[in-house]
Amino acid sequence: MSKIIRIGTRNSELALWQATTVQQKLEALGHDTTLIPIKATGDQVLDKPLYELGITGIFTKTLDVAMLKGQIDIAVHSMKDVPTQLPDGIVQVAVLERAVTHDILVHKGADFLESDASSTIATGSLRRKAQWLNKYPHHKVVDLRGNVNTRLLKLIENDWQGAIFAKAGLERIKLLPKDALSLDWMIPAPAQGAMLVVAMEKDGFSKETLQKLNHKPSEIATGIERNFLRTLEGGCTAPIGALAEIKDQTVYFDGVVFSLDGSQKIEVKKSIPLSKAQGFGQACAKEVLANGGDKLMESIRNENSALH
Ligand SMILES: NCc1[nH]cc(CCC(=O)O)c1CC(=O)O
Repeated sequence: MSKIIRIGTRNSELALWQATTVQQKLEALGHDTTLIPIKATGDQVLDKPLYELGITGIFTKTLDVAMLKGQIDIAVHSMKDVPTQLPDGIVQVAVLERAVTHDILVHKGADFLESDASSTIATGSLRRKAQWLNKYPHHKVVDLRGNVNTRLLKLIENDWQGAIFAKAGLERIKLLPKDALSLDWMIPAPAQGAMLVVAMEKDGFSKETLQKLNHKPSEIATGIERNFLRTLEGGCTAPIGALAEIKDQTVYFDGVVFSLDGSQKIEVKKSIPLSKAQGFGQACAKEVLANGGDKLMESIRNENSALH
């Protein structure tokens, strides 16, 4: 008798779509599986901005606990929500082929972008807020929390001009409006658009099985972005963006740290042959730190802790 692989997931529509995708791929390989949806802390507290909750891994912790207790074999995550440091005993076993990486603006008419009048954009992400204010300093950015469906509803209910989302998330649950504006100038979150599967380090069966779903170029690109993030010690609450793209055996990297108000920006943009990409994310982060990023990170940490 073959083993049934228990797949842990959050129970938002997006998380369920992602877990079902992994489930279908495993079933196609001949494995028996079952989905185990679990409500995560990040989904329960909706009245506070994410960065005020002060918990890293707020979307992943509940699944980590279930796995450590032996209730699930693997967990499927949006990779950008996963802290760069996994809990002891839990390891990365597959990065699925990455979808589109960029953010989009869902809006009620994009004319306001040409106007000097003050407009209001909603996002719960410090990274999106800082980059928006950097480009549109006369706008106001308000906090927006909840899963993707909730956030779309709140946009409809409020008199904001728009809200920012990962294009991949809206596409997956088929809620991407036709006129959504691609924000290709905005640097995405490290690992945005990628799905990560984790398992217990001691679980040889799951590790071997999931290895077959791993997409090497996506693993390398997201690995570089996450090493950049880890080296900057951003956790999930600093305005840090990173994107690594692999083309013709070359890695093209763009990484950035902003001040919380978006007025300051330290960016590193460079490429390296794929064969030499080991340690590249870390090296790029060190360049940012040396160019004033260390002071900027320090002031972000101070401002953040003043909020708690
Ligand atoms: N923080 C929530 C979250 N985590 C992953 C996605 C979208 C899918 C992805 O980027 O992989 C989203 C929604 C969003 O940012 O709009």
